[in-house]
Amino acid sequence: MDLSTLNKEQLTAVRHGEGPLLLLAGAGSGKTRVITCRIAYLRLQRGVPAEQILAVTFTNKAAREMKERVEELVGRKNVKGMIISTFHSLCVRILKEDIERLGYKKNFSIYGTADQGRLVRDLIQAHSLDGRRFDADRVLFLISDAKNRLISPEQFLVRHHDDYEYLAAEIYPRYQKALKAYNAIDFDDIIMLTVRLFREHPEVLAKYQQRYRYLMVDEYQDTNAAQYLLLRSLALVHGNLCVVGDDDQSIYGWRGADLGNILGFEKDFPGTTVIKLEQNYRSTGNILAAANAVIKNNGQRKEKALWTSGESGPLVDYLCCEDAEDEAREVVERIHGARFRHDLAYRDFAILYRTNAQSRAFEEQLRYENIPYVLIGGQQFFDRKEVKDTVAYFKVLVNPRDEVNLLRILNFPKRGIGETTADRLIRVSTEEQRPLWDVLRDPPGSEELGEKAHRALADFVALMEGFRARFSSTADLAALGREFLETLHIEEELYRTADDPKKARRRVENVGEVINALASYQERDEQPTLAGFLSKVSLLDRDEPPRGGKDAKLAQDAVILMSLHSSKGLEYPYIFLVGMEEGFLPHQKSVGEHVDVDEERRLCYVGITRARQVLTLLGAARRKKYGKMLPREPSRFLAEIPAELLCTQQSKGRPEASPEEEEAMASNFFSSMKSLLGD
Ligand SMILES: Nc1ncnc2c1ncn2[C@@H]1O[C@H](COP(=O)(O)OP(=O)(O)OP(=O)(O)O)[C@@H](O)[C@H]1O
Ligand SMILES: [Mg+2]
Repeated sequence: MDLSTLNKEQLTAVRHGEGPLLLLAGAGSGKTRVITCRIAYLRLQRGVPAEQILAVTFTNKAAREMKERVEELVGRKNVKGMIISTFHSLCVRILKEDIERLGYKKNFSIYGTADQGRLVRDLIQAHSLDGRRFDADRVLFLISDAKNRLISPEQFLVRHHDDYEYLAAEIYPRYQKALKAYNAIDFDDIIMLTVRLFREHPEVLAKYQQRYRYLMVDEYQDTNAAQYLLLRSLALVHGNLCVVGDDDQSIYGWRGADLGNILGFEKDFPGTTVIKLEQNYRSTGNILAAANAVIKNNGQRKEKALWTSGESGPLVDYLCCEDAEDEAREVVERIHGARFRHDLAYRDFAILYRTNAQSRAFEEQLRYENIPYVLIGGQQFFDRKEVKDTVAYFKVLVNPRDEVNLLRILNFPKRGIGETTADRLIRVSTEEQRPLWDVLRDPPGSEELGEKAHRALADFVALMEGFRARFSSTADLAALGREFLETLHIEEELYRTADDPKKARRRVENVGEVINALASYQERDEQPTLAGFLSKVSLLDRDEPPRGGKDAKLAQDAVILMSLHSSKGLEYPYIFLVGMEEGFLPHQKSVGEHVDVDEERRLCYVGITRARQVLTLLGAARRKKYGKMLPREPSRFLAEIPAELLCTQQSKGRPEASPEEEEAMASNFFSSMKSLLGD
């Protein structure tokens, strides 16, 4: 194994044998690279069996990249059995093996935001008799926050005495009870239940402590209390825990991440070896200097001196644009220019923004210029209604107790089980304390439900049970999935209910993509099952496009659009950091609260340090908000970059009419022509 490309400190970390190891180092200093090399070193030089190696990180993308790199280093057969995954997939794996001890069944469903929202809304409605309207998301946020801090429904305390806290205190126990009745767990449960499993069943914990002997964690600065406990319990017996991170890149405070985990690591794990890396291998000197200048304004941080031996490169460009469209036009023009001048690929460019809503103008402009792009985040594929409906069918096949999804499909496509019937069935289920699915199988008689509904129910149950049996024995999930959807007549329903055929076609295509995703899952997985597919889907990063189908091909060479949060750990030759304005960065909601401005500054630092060669910052002088043009101020972080590093320019400004306006004018023109001609 060739370790000659590593520097001295990296080498020490890679060769570190047993015991806790902390690598606290700045962006681009090779932390992730140390992890991959260390895995390879343990495997090849020390002969550690693959099954004993466990590496965790935060996003699927990062986990996939890590796995690929390790594979390059040690060869495919040496990776087999190694766990390189996200926290969530690791825990789902553990729960699939042992969740029965907590009273759930192994075919549990995983509820994402949409399912959670539906459940909480129902519970709130059932609870608030006075008819007051509450925002379900706020209640969910409080529940989620409690779970991340490992606070159970019984321990939940009202601390600030606001209405939402009182409501959450009421809803949280019911929510948790309903989930259990539906044999479902939500995203936060994935970690919380695993920690509980370990705490309440020491023999289970012992099994995993025995299994995973070498633990490695990337982006450790973003772990929350639950994740910390999980790692701690696993590492307790052997102490072979190697964590790497950068306190300056902690950007998930709002989701419960606790910087104390990384800053207190040495105290928590006595005998920790601490290694610092200070050489940056990613960015040019000017980019690095700009990043350092910004981050040094944060109060509480461990001082770091990042340096590079590389060239200083061009200055950082700051481009003041007129408005959002102007900003988008400038970015796209620069991509065009640089691509031709330097013979670059589209995938060498990434556009980073603070909020997903900012992507719209860029998407329009890229589409207009026929430039392929991949949008990470925003309206997620699996959040679209038709996709959720389709997936709901599969979820109910796997877990008939999943009531949220059962209700979603009960009368979609319309089959004559209307709301009155559904309400009656739910009532029976509540009164007799039987799962809804059991009530469907053995419903009240036709004299009570009506002949038509009664028959529809029987057909529905027969259809589902028939396919459930077939799915458990088929060798070709995708083919059976296709047949299933055809039998359900989902396509026809989509065409029937859409107000315009173009929309219907897009929805039908999306449903088709679900089958494509199933097909590519089936190709990749060693033992594909429908349940396995559903876990994969539930565990997709909240910001990830589906794999397989046309998106995957497109992704091979496309400009990347994503939020600053999703960009963590990644690098691109050209970065456009857009919307450098007060209100975006720092974000509106954090202005005024000192702590949060620090987190915004770290976010800015993350953005700057993604760039390898060229960094362009952009901001607009005006933006539309609710249809009104409002003036904008440049971000305070711009002023923190020394003037000699910045090349400030004014955009070329608005041409006569923007392409969108031209298009709008043209289509106006055509519609008036048409009406003139009486079409
Ligand atoms: N010793 C080295 N020699 C040459 N290149 C290196 C060396 N170490 C790391 N690199 C390269 O530097 C870049 C940054 O490395 P890496 O992504 O591991 O940094 P990181 O510390 O994990 O960054 P981040 O904090 O952004 O996650 C990568 O392209 C990597 O291949
Ligand atoms: Mg990294």
